[in-house]
Amino acid sequence: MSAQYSYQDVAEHNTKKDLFLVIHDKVYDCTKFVDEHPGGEEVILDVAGQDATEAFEDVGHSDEARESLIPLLVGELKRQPGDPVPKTTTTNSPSVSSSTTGGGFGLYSVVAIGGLIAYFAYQYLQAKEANQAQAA
Ligand code: HEM
Repeated sequence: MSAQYSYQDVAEHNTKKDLFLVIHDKVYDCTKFVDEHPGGEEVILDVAGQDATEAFEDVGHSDEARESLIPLLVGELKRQPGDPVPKTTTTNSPSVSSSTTGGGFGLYSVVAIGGLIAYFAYQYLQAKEANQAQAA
């Protein structure tokens, strides 16, 4: 029962009493949710009837927030040429810096890469020397 909506269809539902929005090309009916939104109703009303992917992702919503989208789903967006496209297509939340996980890995990779460079430099010099010996 996956209904298809054009961007125009979604744009018609742009009031607090009838509110659709698009996130990652899925259409959500947020009419009931707008009052419950922990981030306030203003921000939802700002993107009513529009593609809210960028706004949604910029906030870095939790997995719980993503799950609360599921019951609101009403269909899919059928994008047509000329329709607005969200700037962000990432679904990942900002990655946690590896330095917070101990910092050992960073050092390890520097040593490993340094070792590789030294190895190839050595091979290169050996080959060059062999060439020179041959030429002489
Ligand atoms: C139907 C779509 C949305 C759902 C289900 C949703 C859900 C949630 C939930 C559960 C939270 C609590 C914090 C968390 O768990 O991440 C939250 C916070 C928030 N949301 Fe949304 N949200 C939606 C759309 C939006 C949009 C379009 C914006 C636009 C900017 C927005 C802005 C915010 C802000 C500013 C907060 C507060 C963050 C904080 O106080 O740390 N949300 N939202």
